[in-house]
Amino acid sequence: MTRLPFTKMHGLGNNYIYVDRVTYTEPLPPYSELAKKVSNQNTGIGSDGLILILPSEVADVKMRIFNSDGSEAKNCGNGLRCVAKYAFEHGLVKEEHFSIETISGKVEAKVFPTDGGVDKVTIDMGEPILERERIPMTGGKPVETVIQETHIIEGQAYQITGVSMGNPHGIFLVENIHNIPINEIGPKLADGHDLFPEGTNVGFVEVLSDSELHYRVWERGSGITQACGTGACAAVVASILEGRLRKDELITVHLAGGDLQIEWDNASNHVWMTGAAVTICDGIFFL
Ligand SMILES: N[C@@H](CCC[C@H](N)C(=O)O)C(=O)O
Repeated sequence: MTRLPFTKMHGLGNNYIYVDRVTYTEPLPPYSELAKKVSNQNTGIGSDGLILILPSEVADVKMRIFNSDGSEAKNCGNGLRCVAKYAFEHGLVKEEHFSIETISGKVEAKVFPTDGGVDKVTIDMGEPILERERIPMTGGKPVETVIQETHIIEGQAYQITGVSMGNPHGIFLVENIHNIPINEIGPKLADGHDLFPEGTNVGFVEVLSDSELHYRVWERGSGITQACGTGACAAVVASILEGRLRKDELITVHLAGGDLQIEWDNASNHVWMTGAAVTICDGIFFL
């Protein structure tokens, strides 16, 4: 029997099982299979998925993320903050400012240590990807942006804005976020809809003021989660593209699990995300 050391962490309730592959190098089953096993609420540990912290040749550490259904995603905002906390607290990096490789590219992390460890992390999430073919979305011209495009879903017309933060997001700006049948629309678009050939995370946004919005999400590969970091970034970008918010403003995004601070910087065109990262427990999983 393999004894797999793990750490369970969350960013605003978006929880993953973290495995430190810099330190623990024993062979493991395929990560996709392992993700399904550890995520299972009844026979596993229970989580939104699995995150591996690996050595990198181009950055200080590397993150790979698998959703609870075993599918691999190219990026994860809440995961990046937790990886940054873990890497700093476990001595995988020595500086407070360091880089993390993801499948979608390299990002910069800054941790804010206190006596009790790292509670808050800022990630430079890079530039949002807005061209239709790179999100990826079908229909229309490959290089155009997809802003407030009307689509009929479940017999009802919705306006959708497409944004990739390394992973795809279909964002809907709505008047009242509490009236949205997220359980019905989410799964229809997330996997197997023609509009998103690789599936998508489905986000609903209610803009509350010039500096605040409310965001709910159905995540591809995991369903409803308490928070989605890349999704919160995409929600701010979509709200700016739709003329409801402005660049260079610090926006508070309210999610079911808490708040994130997001800013789309005009000069660099990068999106910055700041928020909490929390360790729940360490343990051994019997494989
Ligand atoms: N919860 C994440 C995103 C995880 C991956 C996503 N479900 C996908 O398939 O793209 C976040 O905090 O960004």
